[in-house]
Amino acid sequence: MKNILVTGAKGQLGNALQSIAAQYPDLSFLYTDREELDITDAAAVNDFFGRQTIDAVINCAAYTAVDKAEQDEEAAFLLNFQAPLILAEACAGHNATLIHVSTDYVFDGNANRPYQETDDASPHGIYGASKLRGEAAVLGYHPNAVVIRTSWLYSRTGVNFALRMQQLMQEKESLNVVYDQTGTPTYAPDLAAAILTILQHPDGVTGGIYHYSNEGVASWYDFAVAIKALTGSKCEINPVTTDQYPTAAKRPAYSVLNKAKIKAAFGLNVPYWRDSLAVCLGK
Ligand SMILES: NC(=O)C1=CN([C@@H]2O[C@H](COP(=O)(O)OP(=O)(O)OC[C@H]3O[C@@H](n4cnc5c(N)ncnc54)[C@H](OP(=O)(O)O)[C@@H]3O)[C@@H](O)[C@H]2O)C=CC1
Ligand SMILES: Cc1cn([C@H]2C[C@H](O)[C@@H](COP(=O)(O)OP(=O)(O)O[C@H]3O[C@@H](C)C(=O)[C@@H](O)[C@H]3O)O2)c(=O)[nH]c1=O
Repeated sequence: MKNILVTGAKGQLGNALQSIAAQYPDLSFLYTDREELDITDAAAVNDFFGRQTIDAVINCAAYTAVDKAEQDEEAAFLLNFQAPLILAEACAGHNATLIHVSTDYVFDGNANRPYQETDDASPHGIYGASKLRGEAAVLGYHPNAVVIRTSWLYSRTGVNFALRMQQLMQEKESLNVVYDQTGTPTYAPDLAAAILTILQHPDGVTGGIYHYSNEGVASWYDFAVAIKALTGSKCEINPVTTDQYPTAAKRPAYSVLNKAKIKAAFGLNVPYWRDSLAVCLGK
């Protein structure tokens, strides 16, 4: 039986892990969020590792408010850089596997083909910059850690674009949504299942960066239109450019991730984004 510590367990990915955990009877989970284990507190983390046997950590805790981060740099770096460093050091010291989650927003979005793990990262905003620094800290302190970059996470819980769209579609007659930012929506339970498959892989895990999203490509406008179709909403969705929908943080215009490495390493089957959206919406 492997003991897995999940940090940030009340967030979107943490909830997704909890929702599928029963399908993995060989894994035993310790779910913690800020109240039980504040991962920015090195003493608390070390104390936790001293009291429990931890075989692996899935770090789901993060500062994820992309626009707010522009005004809140210190808090973003504390949670997205310093805290993962603390976890990496503790995991390395206790011989525990670390799965750390990062983002497509580490890229500037100037590519015209899906991003590979070896491509240069050059984030536009504070959120992406803090996550990129966190990746380097994790791999610097724990070279066997697995850093999974994912994109456009959504689920039935938490704060995400899909839930926001459903709410706005009920409140408004029309919505403007950008069509010139392209990426791939990722259903959080699909990512959660991929993480647990990796942890159970018979050959063990080889450290490094891996890309995981659902299959396919969409703009935020495409994503919104798909949600509208599946929910039967009558709200009008207008395609607009990024200039017409200004935000505090600049997002990558293109952030599709190439998943060849993670699929080959762990034999993953990755669902197509429209299929997972239908599952999420119960269709
Ligand atoms: N959401 C997305 O679209 C994407 C997310 N990612 C990455 O995926 C990972 C999971 O994201 P997601 O599940 O959406 O994140 P959420 O923001 O939903 O969850 C993060 C959780 O961490 C908790 N937390 C905050 N501070 C601490 C702390 N000091 N110690 C312990 N826990 C803390 C939060 O609590 P509280 O709510 O109280 O702050 C929250 O429960 C993150 O690394 C994120 O960067 C990557 C791509 C897309
Ligand atoms: C709500 C809304 C957003 N948008 C635009 C704004 C932005 O360019 C894009 C996405 O909007 P959001 O702010 O909801 O999503 P955002 O917070 O940018 O989502 C990101 O979160 C972080 C945590 C990640 O790691 C990324 O992978 C990505 O999922 O859609 C519209 O065009 N119309 C709208 O009504």
